[in-house]
Amino acid sequence: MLDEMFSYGLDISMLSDYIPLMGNLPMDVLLKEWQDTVQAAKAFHTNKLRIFAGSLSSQSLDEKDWELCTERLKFLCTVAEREGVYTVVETHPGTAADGLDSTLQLLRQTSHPALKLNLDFLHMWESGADPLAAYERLKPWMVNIHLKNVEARQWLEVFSPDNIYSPSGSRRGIVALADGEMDCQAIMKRLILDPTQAPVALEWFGANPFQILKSELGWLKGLESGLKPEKVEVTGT
Ligand SMILES: O=C(O)c1ccc(O)c(O)c1
Repeated sequence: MLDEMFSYGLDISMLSDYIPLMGNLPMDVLLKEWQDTVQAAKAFHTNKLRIFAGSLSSQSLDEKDWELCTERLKFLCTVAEREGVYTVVETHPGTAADGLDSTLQLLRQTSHPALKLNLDFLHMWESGADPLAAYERLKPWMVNIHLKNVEARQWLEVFSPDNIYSPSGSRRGIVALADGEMDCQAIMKRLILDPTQAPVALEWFGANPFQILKSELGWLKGLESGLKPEKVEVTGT
């Protein structure tokens, strides 16, 4: 299957995992799970393995929790790095990386060269941070970007994992990039003009994904041609 996919010029830029970083799992069990996932990333020919930084908001962590979280993260980074794989933390509510300051604290306190960041602009905006200011500060760690939008702040809960993965979960509030409350146009304009190599992934949890992918690509190409008529080509990663 992978060979067929690669033959179409498609590749997998990042693998997502949900390792219970701050759970009660004994370290040897955590290590085995992580080693298996690192091998899965290699099997999919990607050097990026995305995780969440625990399941507690940064506000609820005391000094000891931060120490535990960053020490464990450092350990995972070291194990994955030996196999040439980056450990990529995603900005997400209800985790240690739930805002700009907390994400910077996590990155700096962990202080591992193989620790990288998946910047989810909507969740950063959700935290109250200015997405473009956050982008400038977090750029040195950023290896992947998630882009999605919401009709209005009141619907942000639609993206909570409990809802989004429930077969009967609501989809109220999920809209195309250009139609939401966060200014995706300003974000995309900055990304198009910036020489970042980080892939931008459209994170679509709603209906009709193929149709949406096509219309979103059309919107992105329109933005690009307005900014850099002859230079850039948008690809669908
Ligand atoms: O990767 C995920 O599982 C996931 C789920 C919900 C989100 O809002 C999100 O940003 C990522």
